This record gives sequence, structure tokens and C-alpha cells, in this order.
Amino acid sequence: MDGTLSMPLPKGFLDFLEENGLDPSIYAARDSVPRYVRIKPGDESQIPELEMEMKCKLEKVVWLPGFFAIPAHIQIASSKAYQEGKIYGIDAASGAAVMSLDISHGDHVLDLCAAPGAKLCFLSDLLGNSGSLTGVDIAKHRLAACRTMLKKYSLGDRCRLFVADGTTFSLLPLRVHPDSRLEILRNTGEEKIDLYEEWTSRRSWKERKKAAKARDNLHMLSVKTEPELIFYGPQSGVIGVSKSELFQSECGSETSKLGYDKVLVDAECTHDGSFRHIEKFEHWGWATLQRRVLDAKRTDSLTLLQLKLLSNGFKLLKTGGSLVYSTCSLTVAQNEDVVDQFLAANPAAELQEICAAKNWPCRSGRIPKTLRFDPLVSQTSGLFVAKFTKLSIG
Ligand SMILES: C[S@@+](CC[C@H](N)C(=O)[O-])C[C@H]1O[C@@H](n2cnc3c(N)ncnc32)[C@H](O)[C@@H]1O
Repeated sequence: MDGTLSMPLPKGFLDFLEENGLDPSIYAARDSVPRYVRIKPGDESQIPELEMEMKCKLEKVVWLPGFFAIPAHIQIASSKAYQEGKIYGIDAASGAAVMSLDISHGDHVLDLCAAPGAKLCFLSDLLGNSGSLTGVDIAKHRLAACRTMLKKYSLGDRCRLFVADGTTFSLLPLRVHPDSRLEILRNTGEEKIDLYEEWTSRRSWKERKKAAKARDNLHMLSVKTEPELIFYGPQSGVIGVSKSELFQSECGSETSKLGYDKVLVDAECTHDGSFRHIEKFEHWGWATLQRRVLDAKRTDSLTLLQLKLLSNGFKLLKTGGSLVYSTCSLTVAQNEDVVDQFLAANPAAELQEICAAKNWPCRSGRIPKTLRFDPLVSQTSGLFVAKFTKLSIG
């Protein structure tokens, strides 16, 4: 054990850090890292009331608009503002990953690894009443948690959520004006039956039977063929669309024009940069950490997964659009190495400078233009961020 750390780390984890050239002292800095909250635009006037309720000062994060730091021991879950959906917890480094995308009014945005949904909420928050947001995650129960969050924070109006494998997901954004679709729905008589109507969590007996049959088939084939739509908001563009239209996959050349304007690939990783995640293993047992994080075979398959997610996210990006790749691992294997392999295989991909980062408390990754946040330098959780654009070639 390392005596300088307030949380004793097992030898296996320290070896993992050493093998990956990571400094264990970044975990010692965790006690001084605050908790971060974002206040939804328009609710800033509630700050004094919030401070009284939480018995602490909300320190403005000067480099990240709308973000506030509070002492790490303060729990926001019991506060009225949290329960009323006016503030949500999101680490400042996660906020920076989202800000790197430079969301503009009207953007169609894809979040390829969306659950549990903090970045999804922030994306929706930035889009406001414009564009669309598509969230994808392979874990249905985790994506269901995203749905709960979106509803709680009233951020789901323009969002649709698909349970799907992000390495093969291929649905393009619906670039139609939601209102024109609603008009079709109102005026279409006999075909209405095939068109999506307002989303409801209650499903008819017929739909439940159909879903059960699909599950049985899936079980027999043990493959998932089609993404499962588990939520869509009234302005997501889904209402009034037919199933065949919604599930029409991208087809090569179309994507350059009709793909997403912005894509976030916040990939599955070993989470070793997130000390709050590592801390959980104190309760779950360090053997679980060994199995889930340190196992070399798992890490190898993870880097392959990360590369596939990044490559597929890029495929779905329109020409001139921006993609952000992030992980909460600090290992080079899951970050710079993945970026190098991706760039070598994708001549249309170009690394971009993250302009806003000039004033951010982070350091450069091993590849220029990439960023690394960590508790020591940034007073945040650990995060790697790289931004790409898609060039028009050939
Ligand atoms: C680091 S978490 C994402 C955190 C999320 N962006 C947020 O801000 O709350 C990674 C997510 O990737 C999902 N995932 C793992 N493999 C996937 C795959 N093949 N396709 C899509 N999602 C995947 C996991 O279920 C997990 O929810």
C-alpha cells in the first residue's frame, strides 16, 4: 500500500498505474476535488435559496458557464432544486468534453454511449429548443435511467433513445421539421396506424405481445438485429414518421450530407481516471476491481471496442461536422493509441484544436490538440478528450 494516499490502493492497482505510466498521486488529490453541479439556464436566480438549503457556497466555475463547485461531502440529492430538476450533478471535465463539441443552434447530435446520461442532459440543455439529440447505449437498464433523467429535467423534448450496439448503429437523424410531421399525422387518416404517435410508457396488449415474441426470437438467435426505441420526445421528429422511415439505415454517400452535425463518443473504458468510481471498489472489494478493471484480456477487448465505437461514430458524422472522443481512463492505450489507430485508418479524419480549451485547467495529451483532465491539474475527475472533423476527400 502507498502510505501517502488517503485511500489505500491495492498493489494490483498501483502496478496497473505503473504499467500505464500513471502517477498514483493523482488519487491523493481527490480529497480536494469539489463536486460540480450545473444549474439549468433560467434557474440562476435560485442560487441564494440553494446555498441556504445546502448550507454551502456555490462557487462559479469561471472557465465553464453554468457550472458551480460545491464541497465534495455535500449531497445534492435531498435538495429541493435537485428534486425539482433545476440542478444536476456533472463533473466539470465531463462538461468540458461536451463544450468541446461547440454545439450550435439546430445541430443534430448523436451521443453513442449515452448512459447514465449526464452528458446527454448537458447536450440537450445546450441545444435548447432546436435541433435533435439521439442517445444510444447497449445497456437497456442504463438507458432507461437516461430516460428518467431527461424527463426529470424536462430535457427530453427533442431526444430519442435507442438501445443498440454503438459499433453498428446506423440510423441517421430525422432532418424533418417536427411540426410538419405532426401535421401529416393529423391529416393522415387510414395510414395513421403505421405512424409513431405521442410516446407513452404504457404499451398496448398487442405491442407487449409483439415485444415478447421479438425477445424470444432474439433469445433463439442470440443476436440483436434492430435498435430498440425506448423513448422519443414530442419534438424529436419521430411523431408522424413510419417505422420503415425511422429504421432506414445510413447508406454510404448519403451520410456526408445527412449525417449528424456533432457526435459524442464517450466510450466504455476502465474508468481508472474516475476516483469516485475507483472508491466504490472499497465496498465492492478490490478483487472485483482486479476482475473488472485490471484484467489484461478485458483491457485488450476494450481498446478494440473503443476503436470500433469511434470509427462508427465517425461514419455517422456529416462532412464538416465534429466528433469528440472521450474516456474517463487515463491510460495511453485507451486514448492516444486509439486516436493514432483511428487516424491511420481514416484519411478523412483530422484532429482539431479545441479552441475553448485555451482557458481550461488541463494539460495536453501525448498527441498535440488532445486534452487530459485530472484531479491534480484540473480539480476534476480524470478525462481524456480528442476532437475530430470530417474532411471531404475523393
Ligand atoms: C463511460 S459510460 C458513458 C457515460 C455517459 N456518456 C454519461 O455521461 O453519463 C460508457 C457507456 O457505454 C456503454 N456501452 C458499452 N458498450 C457499448 C456498445 N457497444 N455500444 C453502445 N454503448 C456501449 C455502456 O453501457 C456505458 O453506459
